[in-house]
Amino acid sequence: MAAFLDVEKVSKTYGRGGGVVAALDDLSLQVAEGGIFGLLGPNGAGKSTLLRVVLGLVHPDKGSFRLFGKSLREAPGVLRSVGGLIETTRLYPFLTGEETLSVLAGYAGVSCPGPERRALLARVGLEEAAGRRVGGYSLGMKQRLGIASTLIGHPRAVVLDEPTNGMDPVGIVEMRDLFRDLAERDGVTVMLSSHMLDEVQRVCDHVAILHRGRLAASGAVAELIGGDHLLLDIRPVEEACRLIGDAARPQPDGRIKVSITRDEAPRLLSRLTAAGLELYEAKWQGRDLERYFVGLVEEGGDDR
Ligand SMILES: Nc1ncnc2c1ncn2[C@@H]1O[C@H](COP(=O)(O)OP(=O)(O)OP(=O)(O)O)[C@@H](O)[C@H]1O
Repeated sequence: MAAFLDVEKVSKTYGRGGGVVAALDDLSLQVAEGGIFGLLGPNGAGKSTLLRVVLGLVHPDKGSFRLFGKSLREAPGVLRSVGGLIETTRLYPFLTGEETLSVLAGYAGVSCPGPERRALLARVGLEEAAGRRVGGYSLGMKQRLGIASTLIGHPRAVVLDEPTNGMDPVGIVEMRDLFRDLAERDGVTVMLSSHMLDEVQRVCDHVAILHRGRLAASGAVAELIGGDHLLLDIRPVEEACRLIGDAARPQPDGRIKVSITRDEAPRLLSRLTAAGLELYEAKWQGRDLERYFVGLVEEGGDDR
C-alpha cells in the first residue's frame, strides 16, 4: 500500500538577501496511510510550511512529494482526496454554518446535500449552531466549522494545522474523539500539527518532530516515549541496589530508579520482598513526549 505522504528532500526558503529563512531544509518524511500522525515542533520549525506544501499551496524550491503514491504534476486530482485546514479558515461572517459548507462544497465542485451538511455539522458539535451566522461564532466554533469543511467530499485523508487552536478543554476532548473516530471508523488518515504535546501524545499513533525545518525525530509515539522506569521506595536502599544490580539508579530522594521492562517487574519485586526488603511503593514513570521534545530543542538550541 502506498504511503499517504512521501516527502523527499524538500527545501523551501522565504525571503531574499540577508533575510533568508530556510523554513524546510532538505526534509524527508513518510506518513503511512491510516491512523493519526502528529507534527510537532517549536514556533517557526516549519510545520505550517510543510502542510502548505502538502496541500499544493506552497511550491517547494527543491525536492518532491507524493500523495497516495502520486505527484501533483502527474495527478493533480489526488488533492481532491485530501481535506485541508490551514490556520483559521476564511469564513464569510454573513453566512450560516450550513450555508458555509454549501458554498465551500460548491468551490470544490463536490455535492454536499442538506442532510450531509447537517451530519457534518453534528459531527463537530455544531448542530444547534447550524442556522446561525458564522460572524457570531467563537474562535473554537469557527475551528469546528473548518474541520467539518475538510470532510466535504469524503476525503481519504485530512491535513489540519493546529486544529484545536482556540478551543476550550471540552472542545479539545471532543475533537480528539472525532479524530480517533475518523481514523478508526471511517479509515481517514489524519495528519495534524500541534503545539500541545500532551494532545499529540494522547491522540496520535505516529509523530514527527520538526526543528529548524529538519526532521529531529519521528516514529511511533509508543517508541518515542519508550524507556520507562520503575521507581521504587524500598528499604534498605543499599541492599536493594545490590540485589537489583546495574539496572538500579539511587535517586536523591531515597528512591531507586530501575531500568527494566514491564515483563521483568513482577519477578524482580517478588525477589526483593522474598529477600526480606520492605517495599513501600513501586510505580512506573514514563518518559513523556514533552520531556523528550524539550530535550531535543535544548540539545539543538533554537536561535532563529
Ligand atoms: N510567507 C512567509 N514569508 C516569510 N517567511 C515565512 C513565511 N511563512 C513562514 N515563514 C518563516 O518560515 C519559518 C517556518 O514557519 P512555519 O510557519 O512553517 O513554522 P511553524 O512550525 O508552523 O511555526 P508556528 O508553530 O509558529 O506556526 C519561520 O521562520 C517563519 O517566520
